[in-house]
Amino acid sequence: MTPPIVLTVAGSDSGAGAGVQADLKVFAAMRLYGTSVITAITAQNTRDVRAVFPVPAQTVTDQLTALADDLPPLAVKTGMLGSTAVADAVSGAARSGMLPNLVVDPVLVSTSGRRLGVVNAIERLLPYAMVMTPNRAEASAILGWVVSTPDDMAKAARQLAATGSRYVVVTGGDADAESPAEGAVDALWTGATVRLLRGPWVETRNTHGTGCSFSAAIAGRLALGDAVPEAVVFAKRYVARALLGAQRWELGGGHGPLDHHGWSGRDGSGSE
Ligand SMILES: Nc1ncnc2c1ncn2[C@@H]1O[C@H](COP(=O)(O)OP(=O)(O)OP(=O)(O)O)[C@@H](O)[C@H]1O
Ligand SMILES: Cc1ncc(COP(=O)(O)O)c(N)n1
Repeated sequence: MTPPIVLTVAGSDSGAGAGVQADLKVFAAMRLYGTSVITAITAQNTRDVRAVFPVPAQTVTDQLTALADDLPPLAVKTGMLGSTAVADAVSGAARSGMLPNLVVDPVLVSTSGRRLGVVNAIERLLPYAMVMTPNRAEASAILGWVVSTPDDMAKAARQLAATGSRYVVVTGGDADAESPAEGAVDALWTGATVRLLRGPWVETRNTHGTGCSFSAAIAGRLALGDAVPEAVVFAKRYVARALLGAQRWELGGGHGPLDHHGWSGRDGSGSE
């Protein structure tokens, strides 16, 4: 069967734990046909981001139109946008209908602490988002107050709907967190109500790319026809399993990548 097309619009991570490389691994693991528009090139490994080379906005537009003309996606995720000029190019494509089922991961700072984006660039894209997936720090930066507890996350998810995104998931992962008693909690605004999604907490330093993989898996499931709440539940399960698989991996000296191997079924069960 011809696989559905799903597109990532994101930055390149030379260490391949996050960014476009992580997204394409997720799509391949889900047996989808992944395409990519590169917004920036980073020189990075598990320890740090050493340099960021922005891609010119026109080159981003050229990549988007090349795909729209020949390989149109059923769903799209955005990650690192880098500059407001690139964000404008991407929101222009969204406005003209080239980015259906849009998942916006508002990447602002890497796990290793480097700034990768700015709030006012991301805000240009949110009116076109089907779902946005900020972590607590990103939600705090967009809203201007500190989002910390599950109650805060629920309140933030509701407030972030004012940006124009139809659904909102505020994620509760944090590379430096102690194993939280309540597990891994995410808050999902469905347009009518907030649902707290709880999963088991995986104790590991290998958390590089959790947010990228989460938003890519949501886009992947939207391309397969899921509604957003089902896609989000699947993505949470995908990341938990990918964290567990790589729990004891020793790749690099910093926050290592996730395990995308061993997914033989689209349902994430590992079987057909
Ligand atoms: N240690 C963990 N154990 C279980 N689930 C986790 C863990 N860390 C993150 N998650 C889950 O991973 C998903 C992505 O959330 P997270 O908050 O890590 O994104 P993020 O901070 O944007 O990631 P990144 O730092 O890679 O950009 C969420 O469903 C979250 O609950
Ligand atoms: C190109 C690129 N995109 C996104 C991230 C965020 O991922 P993380 O927070 O896991 O570092 C990153 N480090 N690099």
